[in-house]
Amino acid sequence: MPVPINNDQDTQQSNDHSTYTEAFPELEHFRIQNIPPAAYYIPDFITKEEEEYLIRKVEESPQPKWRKVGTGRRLQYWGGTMSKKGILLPEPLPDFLTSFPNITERIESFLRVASSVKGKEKMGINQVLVNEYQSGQGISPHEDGPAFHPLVATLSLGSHTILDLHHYINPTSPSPPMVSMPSEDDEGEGGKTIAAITLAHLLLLPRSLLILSSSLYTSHLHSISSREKDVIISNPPISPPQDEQESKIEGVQIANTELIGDSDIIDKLRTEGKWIGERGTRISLTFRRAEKVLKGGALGALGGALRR
Ligand SMILES: O=C(O)CCC(=O)C(=O)O
Ligand SMILES: [Fe+2]
Repeated sequence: MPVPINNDQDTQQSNDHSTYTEAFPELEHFRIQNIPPAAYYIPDFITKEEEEYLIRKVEESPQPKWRKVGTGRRLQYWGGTMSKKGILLPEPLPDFLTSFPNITERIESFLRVASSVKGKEKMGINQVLVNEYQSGQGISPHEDGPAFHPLVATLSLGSHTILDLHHYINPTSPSPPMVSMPSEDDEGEGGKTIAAITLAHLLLLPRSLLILSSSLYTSHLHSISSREKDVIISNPPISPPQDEQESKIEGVQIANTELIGDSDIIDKLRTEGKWIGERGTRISLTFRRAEKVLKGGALGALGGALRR
């Protein structure tokens, strides 16, 4: 690819979702089936050159831009940080996200369709969260929370990973085993009791875009296990040769196999029944819109503080 951008059909759009998906069959094509609504996985959303450029820009960022969380993962916030009350203290997004390679606009085109935003209106991405994971690092189960519009897009760079989706315990069904996640960092993640049952695993390859929306955003959790390698098994599993029967294959089945678009992985799953991927350093960029933005930007906050 990269995936074509829709621009000339905007005027025809109504607020009816079916009209949108007809006008943009490519989006419906990328929807991950058999999980709650809605997740879209778009392979090769950017080119290798764009990926290398973005990795370089992120890695070149000045030291003060980085924050380290408890488990060693590093973060950057572009577009401003959130106040304790969930209000964005805005700053302009940097050129490498808006001008070249103009990733934000490309993502806006997709999100506009996914969210059924009317006409030429944009979702209005105003914050980009960067996560850098070394091999063996992950992120504990969490929600991204109500301060953001329930539609986020995550671009993966550098290495694959597996994102796990979880659901909360349904109070009307028998209680499954529970785990309590320790609080990990200042992102507000962790500290919640979740069902120990994972809903789905998604393989995220470098250069892919994952969109999470609706109930997957508002009432589910997501996490990445701290692992150095991932084992994926085919669905349905291929029975291992007789001499391997004893050693049970450990691994996960993924919900987005049909959309992976990587022939090596698909071949391995078909012929050997599993694919093993060593994780390298992965950078993810999560594009989102904080609903409440402080007027006048961060300088406004300073002015407010001075006036008090
Ligand atoms: O790295 C990812 O794909 C997910 C990051 C994430 O969930 C977060 O920072 O809230
Ligand atoms: Fe998250």
